[in-house]
Formats: sequence, C-alpha cells, structure tokens
Amino acid sequence: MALDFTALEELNVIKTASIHQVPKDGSELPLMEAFYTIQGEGGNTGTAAYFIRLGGCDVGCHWCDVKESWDAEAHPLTPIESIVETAAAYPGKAVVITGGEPLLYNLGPLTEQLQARGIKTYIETSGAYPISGSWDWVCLSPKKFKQPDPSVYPFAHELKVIIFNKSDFKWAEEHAASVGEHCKLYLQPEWSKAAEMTPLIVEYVKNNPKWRVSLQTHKYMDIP
Ligand SMILES: C[S@@+](CC[C@H](N)C(=O)[O-])C[C@H]1O[C@@H](n2cnc3c(N)ncnc32)[C@H](O)[C@@H]1O
Ligand SMILES: Nc1nc2[nH]cc(C(=O)O)c2c(=O)[nH]1
Ligand code: SF4
Ligand SMILES: [Mg+2]
Repeated sequence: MALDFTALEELNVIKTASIHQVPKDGSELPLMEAFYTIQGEGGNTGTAAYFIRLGGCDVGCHWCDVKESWDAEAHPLTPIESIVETAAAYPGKAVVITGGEPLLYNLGPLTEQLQARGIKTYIETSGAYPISGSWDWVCLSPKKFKQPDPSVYPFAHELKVIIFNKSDFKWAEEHAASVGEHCKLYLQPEWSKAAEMTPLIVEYVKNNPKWRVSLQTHKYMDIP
C-alpha cells in the first residue's frame, strides 16, 4: 500500500518541506526581500538603489550578516515581471541584485528586462558560480569558504574583500592579482570586527594605495 503523505502530514507524523524547483529559464526567482535604499558599500556608496535580495546560498561564511537568506525554500518563487514592475516605480534607476548568492540562478531574463526599462543592473556576488545576466556593475566579494569560479574575475568592476583577521590582507592580494587592471580594489572590515580591523585597513591602504576603504555605511546610518 502506498503511503498517504498528506494524511501523515496532517497527523503531524512527518513534515514534508516545500521543494522549490527554481526554473532554469530564469522566469521565477526565490525573492527574500526588496527595498529602496542607499548603496552602503563599495564604489557606488551613497547612491540610491533598489535592492533585490534572492534566497539561497551554499557558501557558508560564518560571519554572514544575512544568514536568513541561505535557505532558498524559505523564500517565495516570484515571477520576474512583478520584480521588474516594482523596481521601475522608484525614481532611482539602479538595482542591486544580492542575496544569498544570486549567481545560483539564471539572471539573464531579469537583467535584460531591467535594462530594457532603462535601469542599471548591479550585482553583489561571491563569484562562486559562473556569471549569468547582463551587468552594468559587478562587485566580486570572494570567500575562503567557496572560492570564486575563475571565469568570474574578468567581469569584476570592483573587488571587495572582507577583512576578518590580519591574514586576510595577504589573501586579498592573491585575488587582486586575478582581476582586470581597471577593477577597483576595496577592503571592508567584517562588521563584528570593525573596531579592531578598521585601523589596520587604514594603515594598509596608506601603505598600499591601489586599495580603497569600504565601510558598511548603511549600518552607521541605520538604514536597510
Ligand atoms: C550578504 S552578501 C550577498 C551577496 C554575495 N553572497 C556575496 O557574499 O557577495 C552582500 C555583501 O555583504 C558582505 N558581507 C556579508 N556579511 C558581512 C559582514 N559580517 N561584514 C562585512 N561585510 C559583510 C559580503 O561580502 C558581500 O559583499
Ligand atoms: N544599504 C545597503 N547596501 C548594501 N550593499 C550591499 C548590501 C548587500 O547586502 O548585498 C547592502 C545592504 O544590505 N544594504
Ligand atoms: S556568500 Fe554572501 S550570502 Fe553567502 S554566506 Fe557568504 S556573505 Fe552570506
Ligand atoms: Mg547587506
């Protein structure tokens, strides 16, 4: 006799998770949240942008400031047309697609539809997966826990390395050697270590001026 899962679930005998099948054609994406704010980090700091945060990440940074994003299935599959419509209603004509790790998904259709509406497309990525989509700005923030796919480095407009401890400066230089010559280089303190690491970053940038400081300025401004 076949098991009746629905009956067992109702009886609280088992819990079946809702298994997402994120369509490979990029027509629907697991959307955690979207909000209009000021880009707080990196080369576009201080500029208005609509943030689209996609759920799902398997990189596992122990200091990640948005661990609620990791489980893709906790976030509803959302048609990209509705994401684009909402984004287009804001006066700022730039979107930042972040996560989670957005390159888990096919971002071609979403970015093409945004650009067709005159909206610039920016991405925040660990680079753990190859690039999909059409980008006006790529922020590559490499992680020790799952290193970037080598194919991503040439796409980076900015390399933003998180400094959690002293050894991360050497690690940052290894990644700087892999990006293109026009890529801007940023060192950003890990938030919980900012008091300790920011003075080291300041000294490092003074001695190695190809680097710039990036702070999570939205956290100081207390905005999303
Ligand atoms: C939450 S991640 C999402 C995008 C992508 N998974 C990535 O890591 O680039 C967005 C940005 O926040 C940075 N970030 C995450 N947690 C942080 C923390 N505790 N302190 C400083 N930066 C952090 C990441 O390095 C990345 O540049
Ligand atoms: N204001 C603001 N700027 C950001 N820059 C990158 C962010 C991210 O979480 O990807 C972020 C964010 O969460 N908020
Ligand atoms: S790659 Fe990004 S979203 Fe994933 S755990 Fe690291 S910081 Fe968080
Ligand atoms: Mg953030």
